[in-house]
Amino acid sequence: MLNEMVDRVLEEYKSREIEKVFLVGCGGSSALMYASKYALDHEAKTIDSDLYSSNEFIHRHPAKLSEKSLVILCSHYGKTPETVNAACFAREKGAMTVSLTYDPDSPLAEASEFVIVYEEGKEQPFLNDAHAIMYELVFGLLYIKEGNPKYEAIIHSLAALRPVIEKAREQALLAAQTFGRTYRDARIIYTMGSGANYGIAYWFAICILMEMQWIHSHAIHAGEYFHGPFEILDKGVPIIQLVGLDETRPLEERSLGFSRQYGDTIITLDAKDFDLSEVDDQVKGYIAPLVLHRVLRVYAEELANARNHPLSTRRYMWKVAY
Ligand SMILES: N[C@@H]1[C@@H](O)[C@H](O)[C@@H](COP(=O)(O)O)O[C@@H]1O
Repeated sequence: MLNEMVDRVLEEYKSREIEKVFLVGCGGSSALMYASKYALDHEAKTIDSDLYSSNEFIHRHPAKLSEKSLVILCSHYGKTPETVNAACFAREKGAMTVSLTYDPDSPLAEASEFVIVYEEGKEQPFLNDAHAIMYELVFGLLYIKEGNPKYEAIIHSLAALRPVIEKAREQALLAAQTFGRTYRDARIIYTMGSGANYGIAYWFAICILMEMQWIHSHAIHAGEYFHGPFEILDKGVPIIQLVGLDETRPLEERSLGFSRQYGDTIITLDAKDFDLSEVDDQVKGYIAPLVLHRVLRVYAEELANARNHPLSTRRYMWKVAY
């Protein structure tokens, strides 16, 4: 069963004219929206969409932002000022604002017309996970406005995902421990992906490696790899290559093939290696990044353990003015 706040938003869609969707957030909260942007690009026939870092959304001031816009925002703690301000800005323009947050009493919840409180933890239904709610909102919109046929398949697949993810995490544990031991002293680790996966590569690079582990990183787009970044490839340069199941898989296979030819520290996470038999074939490409995200979280935990550098360590974030 869908979260009752998601139901309320889907109901509201019916009476609103929506021409454009803006996906707005910062850092990890932005990264978790990339797969939804991919889905909108691939599926939407009439509805336009864009993804913005919160402050850029305000300063760039898109001319199309209007009462015919849907602005979906996300902030885990609901306190990131840029995202709270973006919600206020969108409301001033008459847009429908829907915010995802973990904290129902946060400033973001206060600033938004609709608030959806997500839940974390393996005892919670996966339908209430933030990544899942993003797909419920986006496919719900595509279903209501354009009769998109994949809505039911997405909901059923998300509802079945918790055990799929737990199994994938268990399956990945040994490889993640080896990763932690092998790369505990690495000064740089790149990530790479494309399509629906790119946001996960971006999240791991900026939130896990840079923010939480203080390891240099960059999320390389698998298509862009051959237009600059591949010149850094050498023996001993670690690259985490994500390989998904969406239409851009050939891009990821190409970068993986090249990296394996000239490099020797390529860590491959291929969604095909996990059991997704409970996921509807039509939406496997959209679901793969959600599984890879949770698997990568195990890699993050094992790296943090091996380095004795807890994922909660910060030197500037929430500590100094910025
Ligand atoms: N990894 C994220 C960061 O990227 C983000 O800046 C911060 C605040 O984000 P939020 O707005 O989601 O509360 O939280 C996490 O630490």
